[in-house]
Amino acid sequence: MTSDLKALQSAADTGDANAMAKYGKHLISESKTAESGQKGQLLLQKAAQAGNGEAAEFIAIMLASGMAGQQDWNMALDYLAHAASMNWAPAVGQLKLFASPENPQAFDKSDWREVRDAIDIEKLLNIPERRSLCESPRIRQFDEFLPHSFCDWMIERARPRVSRARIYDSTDVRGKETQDRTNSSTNFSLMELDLVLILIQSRVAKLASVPIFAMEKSMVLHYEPGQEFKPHYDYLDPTKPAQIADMRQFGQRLATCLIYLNDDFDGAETEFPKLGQKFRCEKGGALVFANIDEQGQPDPQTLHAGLPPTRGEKWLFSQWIRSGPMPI
Ligand SMILES: O=C(O)CCC(=O)C(=O)O
Ligand SMILES: [Fe+2]
Repeated sequence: MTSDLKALQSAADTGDANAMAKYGKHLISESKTAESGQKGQLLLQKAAQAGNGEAAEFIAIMLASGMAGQQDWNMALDYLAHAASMNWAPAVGQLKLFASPENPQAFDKSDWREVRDAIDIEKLLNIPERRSLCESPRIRQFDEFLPHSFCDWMIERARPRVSRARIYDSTDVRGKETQDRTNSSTNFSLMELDLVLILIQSRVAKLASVPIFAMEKSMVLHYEPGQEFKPHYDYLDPTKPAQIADMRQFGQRLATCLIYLNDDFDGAETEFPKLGQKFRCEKGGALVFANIDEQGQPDPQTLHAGLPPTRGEKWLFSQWIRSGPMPI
């Protein structure tokens, strides 16, 4: 244990609410045993009771994601309102977004209970009708999949974090910078999740008819003019030993969901060179494609690329979907 962590642990032992929240989150995200996970949850409960907003928000995240049992959005939103009532800024922002996705800035209720009660979670979890763009491979489009305010929220969360994207081949955990992928990207670890991200993942899980645990770490991609993601496959290659091991543990990458977070750019379509087709969505629209064929085999026709913008920058939410449970 590092000295910083020891100091955090002893401060938590003395009942310091901030230290209990931070150490509780640490125990949950690092926990290798059920005991340390439970200890983490207990610390978070105590910290939330003592008025710590960060702890209450993290409990909300655990409840909404189902990380610590059944997914329970209603209880999660109660905890989020509790976090907001303690002036925890991220919770305030999220609560307004959920209560008034069309216009969160203009939403001026300040009683958090009232704001929470204005949230229609069933509506937020509902997904729009799909349109079929191609049958083999299966490519679908969902217009207005996300409200614009959710897109803006994700761009602002990703903006300070994006860095040059890397290519991973499962033998190399750090990945490599290559000319095949010149755009930037970021992903969100368990400690960095929020309810907006979990809502997006829940909606993607719903459209693919899989549990939320089939979601890999969500990514946000950023392309400046000229930057691109050259033709590639998202499926894991069952002839590569390292990828076989990955597949045995977490399952195949069944499908990919790309949500266009903005649309004020030219070019930058998602291209399928073997089909001779390219697609892009309006802001908030989702493009979803299966990486495997009807027999469950990797489908070489799914070769695809992120073309470079010729004007403006492109922001994209990219969600790879597995067939087996993924730790989130
Ligand atoms: O930017 C795009 O349109 C493609 C992104 C992509 O292929 C991916 O995230 O796997
Ligand atoms: Fe891809």
